[in-house]
Amino acid sequence: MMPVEAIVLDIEGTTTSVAFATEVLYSYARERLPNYVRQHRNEPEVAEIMDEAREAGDVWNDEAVVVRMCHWMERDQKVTPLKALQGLIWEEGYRNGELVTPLYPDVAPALRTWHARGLRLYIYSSGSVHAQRQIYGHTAAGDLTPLLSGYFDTRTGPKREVGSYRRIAEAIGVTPRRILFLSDVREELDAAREAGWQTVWMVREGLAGPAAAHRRAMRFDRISL
Ligand SMILES: CSCCC(=O)C(=O)COP(=O)(O)O
Ligand SMILES: [Mg+2]
Repeated sequence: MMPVEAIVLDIEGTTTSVAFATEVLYSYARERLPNYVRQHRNEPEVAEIMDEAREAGDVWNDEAVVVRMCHWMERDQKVTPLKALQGLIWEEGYRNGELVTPLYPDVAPALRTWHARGLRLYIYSSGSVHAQRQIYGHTAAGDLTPLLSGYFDTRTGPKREVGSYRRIAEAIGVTPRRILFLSDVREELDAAREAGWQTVWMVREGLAGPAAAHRRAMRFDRISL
């Protein structure tokens, strides 16, 4: 195994539980989305998201866009404009203290250790970069954004496509075999592996299918670098 220079982390199922995503973050956004759009519709950022969602959803007015977004949320479809809007809605919750990210207990200590060892740490999530900054800026272990060197979302490409991992490697300027990707989703790991990255399959609940080509770990402090 080549020594690792950079670690790229998924969020949901890797650094935070799936339950936090579905029961807290997604519910928070679902309850507020129609009102949020009504109140912020004229702001350029929201107007751009609405245009993008209209195109992605193949619908023609705001009401239909909101319905389509709720439909995507129910199915947890990682549609880029929806993820962008969720990030804006969560920002309000993080700012007013309603939301705090409960990371798995091994995550913050491991990020601090890896950072102190000189490893560069990045996030690659379907959640928007804006959402990622909120999520790591307001954790129960404090603001962890100073430990992070950069963020990538689906604007770089879908997480199950090899091209996305090639683009990230190029953007961070690290040789693929010196990058380690941590995720709970096998198809994402397969794509990263195809791009030449090292991979560890995070099996937080201890459940996983066949081992395939990926090392597995239940906690970050069990990962050898
Ligand atoms: C903790 S959920 C917030 C991030 C998000 O919106 C999302 O869809 C998570 O996807 P990931 O790629 O991090 O599994
Ligand atoms: Mg995940």
